[in-house]
Amino acid sequence: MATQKLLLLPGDGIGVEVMAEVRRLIAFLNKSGLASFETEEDLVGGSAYDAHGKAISEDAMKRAQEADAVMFGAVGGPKWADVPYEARPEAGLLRLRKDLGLFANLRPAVCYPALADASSLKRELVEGLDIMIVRELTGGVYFGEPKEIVTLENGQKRAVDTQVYTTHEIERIARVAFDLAKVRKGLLHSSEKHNVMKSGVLWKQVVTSVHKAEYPELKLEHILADNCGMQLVRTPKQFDVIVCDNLFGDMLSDVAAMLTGSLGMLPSASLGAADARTGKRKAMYEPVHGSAPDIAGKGLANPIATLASFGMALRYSFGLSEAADRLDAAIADVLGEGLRTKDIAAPGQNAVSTSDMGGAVIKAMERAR
Ligand SMILES: NC(=O)c1ccc[n+]([C@@H]2O[C@H](COP(=O)([O-])OP(=O)(O)OC[C@H]3O[C@@H](n4cnc5c(N)ncnc54)[C@H](O)[C@@H]3O)[C@@H](O)[C@H]2O)c1
Ligand SMILES: CC(C)[C@H](C(=O)O)[C@@H](O)C(=O)O
Ligand SMILES: [Mg+2]
Repeated sequence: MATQKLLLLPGDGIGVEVMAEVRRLIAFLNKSGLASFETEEDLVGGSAYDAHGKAISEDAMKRAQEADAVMFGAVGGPKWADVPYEARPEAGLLRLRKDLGLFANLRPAVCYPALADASSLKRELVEGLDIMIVRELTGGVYFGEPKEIVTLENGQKRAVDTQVYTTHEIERIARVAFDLAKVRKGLLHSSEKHNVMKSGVLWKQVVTSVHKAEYPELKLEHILADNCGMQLVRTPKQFDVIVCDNLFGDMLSDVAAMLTGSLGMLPSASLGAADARTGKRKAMYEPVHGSAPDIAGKGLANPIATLASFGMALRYSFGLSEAADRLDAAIADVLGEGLRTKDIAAPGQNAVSTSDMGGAVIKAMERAR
C-alpha cells in the first residue's frame, strides 16, 4: 500500500481537541493495515499568528501544496479580536482555500437515524435526510476587489465588499453539483438572488446553460437564497443537491447543520480541479464548524464533524472506500448505542467527552474487523 502524505492543521480552540481524535484514528488505520499515512503538522490561525505574526507561514503553505491532502481543524477566537485584518486567524483558512484552488466545497447534511430527535425539527421532517450543499469556495464576496474601508471627505467611512463571479467559475461549480446529482437523486437546486444581484443573474444563466448542454436528463430548480433558507427548515427532504455561491453556501450549511442535530455533525471536503495529467485533485477536509470559544478547552466538542471530514478524505483523496464505509458505520453504531456529546444529548441525558466519543468510534471500527 502506497504511503500517503497528510498535513494536519489543528488551528485554534476546539480545532485542537477534535484533531486529536483524527490523530488517534490515523494511528488505528495505520496499525490495522487499513491505510498507510505519514503525517506532518503545522500551525494555522491564531496559533500561527502568535508564533509568526501571520495566520499561516510560507513554510506551512508549502507543506500544504506538497501534501496529498490537508486536514483542517478550526481557527479564530476572541484572543485575536484586535490583530490586523490581514493577519486575523480566518485569513489563514482563506489563503489555503484560494492558493490551493479549492473551489468546490461539499457539505453533506445527513441526519443519522439515532439523531432524528436531536434535530431542531420534528423527527418526521428529518428522518432519512441526506442533502449535499455544494458551496463555491474561492470566489464571490469573500475575494472580490475592491474590499476596503475608506474615509470620505466628510469624515464618514465607507466599507466595500465586492461580489464577483465569472462564467468559468460558475460553470465549474455547476458541473461538480450536477455530477453529484447524477449519482444521487438527480435533482439540483441552484440558489442565488438574481432579483437583486447581477452575479445572481449570471449565476442563473450559466447554470441553466450547463444544464441544457450537458445534463438535460437531470432536474434543475432555481430558488432564491432567502426562500432556500426558509424551505430548508420547512421541508428539508425536498432537496437533494443545492449549489450556491460562497456566502450563501456558508449560511445555508450552518442552517442545514441544525437539521442533523448539531453544527458538530457537519463535515466538508474542499476540492480543487483534477490535474490534467494525473487526475489528482488538491484537497482539504474541514468540519463546517469553527473554533467554538464558548466550549473550547473543556472536552465538550463533538469530534464527529471532523472524523467524518476525514472519512471524506478517505473516499475522495485516497480511494479507501472500505475504510470510509467502516468509519461511517462506526459513527452510526456509536450514535445508535446512545453515546452523545453535549451538543446532541437530550436534556438531562449524560454526555460524554470529545475523547470518549472519538475513542468509541475507533473501538466500533475495531469491532467491525
Ligand atoms: N472553519 C473554521 O475554522 C471556522 C468556521 C466557522 C467559524 N470560525 C471562527 O470560529 C470562531 C467562533 O465562531 P462562532 O462561535 O460564530 O462559530 P462556531 O462554529 O465556532 O460555534 C457556533 C456554536 O456551535 C457550537 N459548536 C461548534 N462546533 C461544535 C462542536 N464540534 N461540538 C459542539 N458544539 C459545537 C459552539 O459551541 C457555538 O455555540 C470565529 O472566530 C469564527 O470566525 C472558524
Ligand atoms: C471562518 C470562516 C472564514 C469560514 C467561512 O466563512 O468560509 C467558516 O465560516 C466556514 O464555514 O468555513
Ligand atoms: Mg461558516
